[in-house]
Amino acid sequence: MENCLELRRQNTFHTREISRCRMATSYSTCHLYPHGLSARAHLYRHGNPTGSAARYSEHVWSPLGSVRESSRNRVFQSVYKGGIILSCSPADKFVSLSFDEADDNWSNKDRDVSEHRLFSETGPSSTRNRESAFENVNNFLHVEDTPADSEENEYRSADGWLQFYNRGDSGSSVEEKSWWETEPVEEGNARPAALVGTQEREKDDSARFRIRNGREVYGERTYLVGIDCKGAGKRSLFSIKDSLQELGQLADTAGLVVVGSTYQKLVNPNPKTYIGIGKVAEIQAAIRAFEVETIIFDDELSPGQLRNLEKAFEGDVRVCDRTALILDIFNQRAATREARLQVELAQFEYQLPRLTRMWTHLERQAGGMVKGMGEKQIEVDKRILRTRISALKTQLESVRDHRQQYRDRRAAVPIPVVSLVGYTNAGKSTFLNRLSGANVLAEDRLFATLDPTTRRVQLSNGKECLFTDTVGFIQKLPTQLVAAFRATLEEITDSSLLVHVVDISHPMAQQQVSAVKSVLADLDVHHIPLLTVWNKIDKAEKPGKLRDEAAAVEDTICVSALTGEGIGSFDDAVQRKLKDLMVWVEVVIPYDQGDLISIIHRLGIVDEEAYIEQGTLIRAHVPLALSRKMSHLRQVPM
Ligand SMILES: Nc1nc2c(ncn2[C@@H]2O[C@H](COP(=O)(O)OP(=O)(O)OP(=O)(O)O)[C@@H](O)[C@H]2O)c(=O)[nH]1
Ligand SMILES: [Mg+2]
Repeated sequence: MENCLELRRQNTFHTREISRCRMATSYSTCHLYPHGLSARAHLYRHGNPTGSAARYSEHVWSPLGSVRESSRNRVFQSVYKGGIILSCSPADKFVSLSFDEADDNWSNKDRDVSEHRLFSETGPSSTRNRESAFENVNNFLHVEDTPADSEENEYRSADGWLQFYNRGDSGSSVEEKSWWETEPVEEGNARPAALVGTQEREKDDSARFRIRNGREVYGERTYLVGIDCKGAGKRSLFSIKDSLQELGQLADTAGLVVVGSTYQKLVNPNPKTYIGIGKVAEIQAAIRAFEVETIIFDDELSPGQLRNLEKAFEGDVRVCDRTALILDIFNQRAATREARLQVELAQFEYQLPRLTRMWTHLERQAGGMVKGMGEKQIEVDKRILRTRISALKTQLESVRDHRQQYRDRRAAVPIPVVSLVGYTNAGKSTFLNRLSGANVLAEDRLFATLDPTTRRVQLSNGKECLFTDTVGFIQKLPTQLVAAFRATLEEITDSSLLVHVVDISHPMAQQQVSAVKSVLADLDVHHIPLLTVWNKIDKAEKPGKLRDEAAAVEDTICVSALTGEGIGSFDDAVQRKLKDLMVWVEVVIPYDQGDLISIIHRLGIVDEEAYIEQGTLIRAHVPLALSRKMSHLRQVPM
């Protein structure tokens, strides 16, 4: 690949800690590993010379040009303070590109690679250009091959690797001085105002770290933007304020800190910039006033809108949309291999049409020297993404084969399966825990559950059934996600009974119910009987009124998964529903198949049992699947 630095798979290298490096700033250790197409760096700050390291920030570079989960400014700060060395290892070679403060240029210390020329040509002469040049370096990192697919540590394995460290005082090596001996480097006067602000804020930076999904994330200052669409067919179930509030909850789940929000009333979204030009200017002022680092739009932006908005905000902030945010949360949460593959697939499919944006700035800066380069790179990147997408699909197929085998095994013992479905945060997992005594993660965050968890539950009449907890739904659910999670959602289509769990204490409960119904309609499950559970009755403002309302609606039960209220009525309702689903059979079970009799007792309702010469005569109501299994035993001898 011409003019492009390639990182190839390096199977021998599998370590999380790649380099211990000294930073002139408060960073002291940098762990860097590539993941998929992107490279991920964890910068650690040590509390004391021997003590444990606290995650300071995480930077993700990707050929898509985005730096995620941290403020980009932080990376650039390190550039100003004594230069940066970016190293990478293609196959067995070691190449390092460094930014040299003295001659104000990027250079290649170890060997002459063609990319180096490109950096020199676009080399920074001003502070602003320096930032852009650094972005170019990020954009030149490619993982050509698909990553090593280790079972448990897929995300952590390194296929190629990068090193990123600050040189600090010239001449001293990393080994010679430890981080605590480092003198602060003089700061130049040329730093832009935004960076000064960031520097000042650094004092209370430690307060900006939050624990989310088991990791420490940097709480970026986030601003939310939505539109209230009046156009035909554009009206959403949720009012714009409620939708923005939910977006804020999603942002909080991802670890971001919402500092403000705004919306605009429009007939239709602006095809170029989603919001109007005047609103863009207003948001620019808000960015300065609130020191915003990320802007999130409430709807999925088209690739063109995203590009135009990034241009309008001049790269000062990260622009992202609801879909990217949801995908990011799913990415943080994915725990099993299947969920990780599904999320990665959804993310790549989202990124594919958006690839164009990252190369445009390159052409702009580099002028004639690399004309056409951007175009070429888009093609290369698209090819890489497509290859990765098809590899992921193949891997998913094999994972799904396992799931199918599991389902087949389950079908062999025809226990009725009851699926809990509902809006995210409705209390499905808490409810399952209450019913089964299981310990499924339940927390006050959106999308706590991504993988279906199935537990055996014994009803009060002694009958057994399986309860499955599923991924929660949300309005404006990204289509890529529904497609990627289709196999997981198919668990629902296989069930005997659906239980729709509603957070009845939520002010938007009715809208959430409608959103869930529309996803269920897409899944084509109208033939499966449904029970509705109004959960969190303990929290509702007028529980008495709700109980009366529920009594008047068919198959609706008020419960509290937290206190256990209403669980008895729910149990009765499930028994009733399951009995409705049973069929009446009359069978003679040969004496050598005694285990079948115990299955009938466990799953069905036995009306009569008698011992005759050929075996045990049973008249009972049993689940349809079980009756099918016994069809050959159904004749009653004269
Ligand atoms: N007061 C009250 N809180 C509840 C009740 N049921 C669940 N919660 C709380 O609601 C929050 C969400 O519960 P989860 O069980 O995680 O909800 P979920 O539907 O599984 O959510 P996702 O997995 O994100 O789709 C948790 O903080 C629970 O403690 C209830 O009956 N009463
Ligand atoms: Mg859950």
